[in-house]
Amino acid sequence: MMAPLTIKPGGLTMKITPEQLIHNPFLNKGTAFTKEERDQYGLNGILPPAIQTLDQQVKQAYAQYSTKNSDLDKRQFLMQLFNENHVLFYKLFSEHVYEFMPIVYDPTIADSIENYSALYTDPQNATYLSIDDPDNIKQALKHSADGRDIRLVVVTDAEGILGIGDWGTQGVDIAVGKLMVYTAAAGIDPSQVLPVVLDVGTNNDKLLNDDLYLGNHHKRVTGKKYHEFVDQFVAASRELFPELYLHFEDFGRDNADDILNQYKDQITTFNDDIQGTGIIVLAGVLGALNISKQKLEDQTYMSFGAGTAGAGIAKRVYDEFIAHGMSPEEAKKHFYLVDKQGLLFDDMDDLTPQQRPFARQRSEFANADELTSLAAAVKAVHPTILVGTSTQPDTFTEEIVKEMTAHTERPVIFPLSNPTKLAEAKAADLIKWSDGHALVATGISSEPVNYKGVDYNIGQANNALVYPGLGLGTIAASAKLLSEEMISAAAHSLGGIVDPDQPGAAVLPPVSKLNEFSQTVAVAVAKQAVAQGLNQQPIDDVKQVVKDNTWVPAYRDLPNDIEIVTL
Ligand SMILES: NC(=O)c1ccc[n+]([C@@H]2O[C@H](COP(=O)([O-])OP(=O)(O)OC[C@H]3O[C@@H](n4cnc5c(N)ncnc54)[C@H](O)[C@@H]3O)[C@@H](O)[C@H]2O)c1
Ligand SMILES: O=C(O)C[C@H](O)C(=O)O
Ligand SMILES: [Mn+2]
Repeated sequence: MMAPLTIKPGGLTMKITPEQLIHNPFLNKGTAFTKEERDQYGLNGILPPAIQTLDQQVKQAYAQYSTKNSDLDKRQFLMQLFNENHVLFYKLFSEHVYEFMPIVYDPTIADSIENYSALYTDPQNATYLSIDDPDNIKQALKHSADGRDIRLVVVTDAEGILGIGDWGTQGVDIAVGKLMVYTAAAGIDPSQVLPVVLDVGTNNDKLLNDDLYLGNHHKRVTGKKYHEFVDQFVAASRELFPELYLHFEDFGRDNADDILNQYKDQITTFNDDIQGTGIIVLAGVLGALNISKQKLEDQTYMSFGAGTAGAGIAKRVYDEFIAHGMSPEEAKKHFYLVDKQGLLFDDMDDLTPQQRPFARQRSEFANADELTSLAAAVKAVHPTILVGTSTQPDTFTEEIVKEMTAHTERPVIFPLSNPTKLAEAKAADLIKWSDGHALVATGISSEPVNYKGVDYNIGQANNALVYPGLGLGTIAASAKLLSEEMISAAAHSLGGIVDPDQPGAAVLPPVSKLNEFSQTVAVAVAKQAVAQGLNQQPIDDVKQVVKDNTWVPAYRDLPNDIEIVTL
């Protein structure tokens, strides 16, 4: 039997055996361990004799990947590679960002979440915290961190995974996947991250009735006990990881905003669905106006689906109107929210606190009581911008698009519900129905649409295009809080990358350049943090500090605090 890992008292020096070395994904180099390393660490004979370069390993892994037929099989293969060797996984990912994003991340991640228990092989360094065992929170975090210097946690309670709903413990994969994108896109050091799921139960009967479901088999716990549990998790994380950037993902509509408001003035806290989505959609709107040469002040904004994301985006775009010097009263007149009830009016008693500020008065419309569908609302309001975060597929119909196009020259139409099967429309239809006039971005990447001889490039308005850079900039700046101004700087930093005068130009920069513009976002965010004095360490050169914090996938010497014991 292998000797157990031992941590020297008083220090972090780890003693590990050669076998443990090749099974530690943070340290493993597989066939790329050099002759000298093999001699020094006792690896001769426990690896095949040939010594490979990282590039050869990447080539071989990509060839294996290419033999997989389904996207889920491809994802499974990549996850296995991740479990074995982080450097190799990230080197491969970085060389195929555009191709791998939909596999590692959305939409294939939705399939992997729905099948998580059935496919389970490895916890992938995640922490599974159970509401039935709150006394174990600290120890569980400590054990999964395993002595690593954690700077970034992505946590989910999985109540609102993408648009597919409540997936209990299985939602841990969204935390795992979001973190993979942080590293692939912005070079966040993978040894400094921790995915966490808060298992507070699930209301998904399919899971509750499944013997093989790996989470707690009871309904979601809500109210005081739920909030105490979240609070205990945040307190333990702060204590263990004092330099933490805490990213909340896919919490339910009733909790997401409350949790953000509770912590955002205390610690570096980020809600991706509210803030990340707000940033990318504002960037997309600014990109669209750059193409159409129109002014923000002249736009009429309509949100279809005003939940966590929909209300978060509306607030971000509204704040931009204010930043342009418009009064709150005037700015609010430009916003219309449509949810299940239809157009939202201020006399409705089921509005969320986030919807209420944007609710309209019935007296504004002669036919207010008839505005219970998106089509009717579009007809009555004539929005110039329509953003979908409703989880309702195919709801941006030809009729609606034609109606918008009849009243505005370049309608901005963003169907953003994920995964692909839930999108409000397909890019190709929007281009066709608007006769090439619509400025389109989708939640999942779309191929360019050829229409009447023009290639229309479709932007991907997914928070994954900004949250990695935002996180890198905030962490590099050692910012004690994530301020509204840093968020705004992130949204503005994506301008100027696409040439708006090219026919068919996209409203956002292409995913193929994700690594490059994540650095741009990070520098803008870090600069803003320093300008506001939020940095906890002195910083002379923002660009340099961002670069210094950017991890690149390359093999390194083993850290000095690791000691290999040969038997
Ligand atoms: N592209 C991105 O970056 C991005 C980011 C966040 C969320 N999203 C997507 O947006 C969608 C919503 O996510 P969320 O976190 O806001 O969820 P949510 O549950 O908080 O909000 C969904 C909203 O849609 C409303 N809705 C449901 N049925 C409706 C109908 N028939 N007509 C009108 N409204 C209806 C709900 O009442 C709710 O207010 C998801 O599909 C998610 O994947 C995309
Ligand atoms: O995960 C994504 O693809 C984006 C977003 O956070 C979502 O919830 O849909
Ligand atoms: Mn999300």
